Amino acid sequence: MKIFITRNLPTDLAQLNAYASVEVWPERQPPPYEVLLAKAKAVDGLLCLLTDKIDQQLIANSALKVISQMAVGFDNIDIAAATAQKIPVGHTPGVLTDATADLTWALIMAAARRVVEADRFTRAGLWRTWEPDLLLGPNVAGATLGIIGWGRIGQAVARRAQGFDMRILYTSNRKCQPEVEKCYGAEFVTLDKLLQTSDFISIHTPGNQETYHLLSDRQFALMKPSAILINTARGTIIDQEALYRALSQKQIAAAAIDVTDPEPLPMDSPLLTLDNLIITPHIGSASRQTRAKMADIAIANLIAGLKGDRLPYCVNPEVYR
Ligand SMILES: O=CC(=O)O
Repeated sequence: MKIFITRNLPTDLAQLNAYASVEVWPERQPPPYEVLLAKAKAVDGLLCLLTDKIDQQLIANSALKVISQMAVGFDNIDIAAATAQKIPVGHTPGVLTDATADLTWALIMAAARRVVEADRFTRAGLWRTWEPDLLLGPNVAGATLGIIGWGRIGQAVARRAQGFDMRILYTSNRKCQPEVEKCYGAEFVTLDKLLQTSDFISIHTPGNQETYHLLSDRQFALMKPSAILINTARGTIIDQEALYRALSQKQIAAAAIDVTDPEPLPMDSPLLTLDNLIITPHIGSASRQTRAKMADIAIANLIAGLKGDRLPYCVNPEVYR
């Protein structure tokens, strides 16, 4: 058996040697598509990242028995094509919930209290004295937090918000059980109501056709001028041109995004000129412990696939029917 791993992983790969000969792409940049295409024809198992485009062409021409992605999201993979070929696709849910919720909170606090702007101000030598109105922002405690997407990460963000005595609104494809709502003190509302009412709006839905540009001009127009928008989910969920208009015209107060479309943003993107926008380089799951656990789950999925066993975390269990 042969395996191709598309980047160096933060874990020991020795356990894999018992099952297959392992090739690891050694560079910091992802393998070019042509390399992926060629490898997919030649190996049994592929361990990939969200930067790798695993499309219909690649899957249909491959000899793969398993595709194991080291991420919870899988919008870079054509799942329908993999299912049609009976190739199980693995992902790494659960282990990155807390790390992503923590980064969401880092961004909520940083955007509200203008931490990045304040650091720039200090380094530019502009700090002359304590001033009553220097770098003011809104209170986080007691504010209303609107969560778009009520899965594991959205709920972990809500759990943290309880410590800040926030009113919690959520919107999702469906209303959850009353016990769960009660546990978080959360209230189900429509997306429009959430946008109109929230002081902080945080996105926690998967990136797919249904959520593509979920937030565009109409939705920004519904938000309060004081609203702060956070996105640690997928860049495609926000129409970035509309985001630029909303931030530059102060239609909303600020935003903090860990994900963009594309990633990275081109250096001439107008978004990079805005003082009221914080951008981090897709580091939601970037705690050392979390990344190690993600790599371990990705390897466990890969080994199960090579052995013909059911993947512990399978995106397309239909392949087993
Ligand atoms: O964005 C990160 C992931 O999907 O794991």
